[in-house]
Amino acid sequence: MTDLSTLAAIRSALAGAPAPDATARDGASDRNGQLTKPPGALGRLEDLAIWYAGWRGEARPRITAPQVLVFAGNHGVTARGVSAFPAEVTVQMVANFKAGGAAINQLSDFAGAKMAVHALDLDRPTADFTQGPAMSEAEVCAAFATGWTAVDAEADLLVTGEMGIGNTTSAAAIAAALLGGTGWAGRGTGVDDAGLARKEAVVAEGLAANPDRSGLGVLAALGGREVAAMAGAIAGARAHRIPVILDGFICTAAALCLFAEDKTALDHCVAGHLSAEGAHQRMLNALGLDPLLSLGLRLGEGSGAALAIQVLKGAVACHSGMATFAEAGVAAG
Ligand SMILES: O=C(O)c1ccc[n+]([C@@H]2O[C@H](COP(=O)([O-])O)[C@@H](O)[C@H]2O)c1
Ligand SMILES: Cc1cc2nc[nH]c2cc1C
Repeated sequence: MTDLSTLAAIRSALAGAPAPDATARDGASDRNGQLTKPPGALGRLEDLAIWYAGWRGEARPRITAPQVLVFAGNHGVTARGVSAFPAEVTVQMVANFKAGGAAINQLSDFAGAKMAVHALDLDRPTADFTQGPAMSEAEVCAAFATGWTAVDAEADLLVTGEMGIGNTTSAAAIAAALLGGTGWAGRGTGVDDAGLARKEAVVAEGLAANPDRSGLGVLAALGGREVAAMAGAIAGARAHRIPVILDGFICTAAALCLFAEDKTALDHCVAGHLSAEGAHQRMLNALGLDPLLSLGLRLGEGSGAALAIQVLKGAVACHSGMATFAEAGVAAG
C-alpha cells in the first residue's frame, strides 16, 4: 500500500510515477506508418493511439475496460451565496447517480465503462476557505487516498468526474492561486451577475486567507474533498499506467494541482472536452492541453470525458485493427 497519509508522503508517491514505455510507443509509431491510409490522414487520432500505446506498454493495444469515477463533496463556501442551487443538491444527485438517473449513467453505459460513485463526508462540508484552509492536512490526504484507491488496477482507461454544489468557486480559486490573474470565476450552475461578482470576491478573499502556493497546499486550502479525490485518482491511475481523460473545469483544476507539483504529472492525461465555464480554455492553455471535444457542456460528473472515451476508442480501434499496406495488398504512396 502506498503511503498517502501526509502531503510529504503524497509528494514522494508523485515523484515515483512511471514514465511511458518508449519501446511500445516506437512500435506503435512504426505500425501507424504502415496502416492503409495516407500518412497523417487520421489526424489527431494517430497521435492519440500512439500516446495510449506508450502508456499501456503495448504497440497494438485495445480498450476494453474503461472506468468512470464520480466523487462528491460539499463546500463550506456555499454559505457565501456562490451557486444557483442549494447545497442539498449534492446528496440528492448522489442518490440519482446510484439509481442510474443522471447523464453520467447514460454516457458511461454508452461508452461501455464501469461507473462508481464515491460520496466523501457529505454531512461534513469543508470549511469556508475565505476564513482559512478548506481542509486540514489529514482531511485532504484522506480524500486524495480515497481517489487513489478507487482506481481499478484492471481498468485500461479512467475518467474522473465530480458533483459538488459550490465547486466552480473552489476550482476558480485554485486556478487563481496557481496561475495568477483574475476573472477565473464563471457562471457555474447559472448564477446571475450579482452571483458572479460574489464568486470573484470570494476567490480574492480565499487567496488572501491562504498563503500556501504549492499545488497540494492549494488543493488543501481551496479545494474540496471531491477535488482532492480526483487528484488522487488521476495520480493513482498513473501508478498503474492507466491513461486518464480529464473532464471539465473542476476536474482540470484538480489536475492543475498535480501539475503545479510536477510538470510531467499529467503526461498520461488528455483533456476530454472544453467546458462552457468561461475560464476553462485559459486553464487548459496553462496546462498545454487541447480538448478532444467542444460541445458547450457545463455539467461536470465526468460527462464530457465519458463522451470522449468514444474518440479514444475509435483511435485505438483504427490503430490496432486496420490492415497494413502489405497485408491488404494496397500500393503504398
Ligand atoms: O465540469 C464543468 O466544467 C462544470 C461547469 C459548471 C458546473 N459544473 C457542475 O455544477 C456544480 C458546481 O456549480 P456551482 O454553480 O454550484 O459552483 C458541480 O456539481 C459541477 O459538477 C461543472
Ligand atoms: C441538477 C444538477 C446536476 C449536476 N450534475 C453535476 N452538477 C450538477 C448540478 C446540478 C444543480
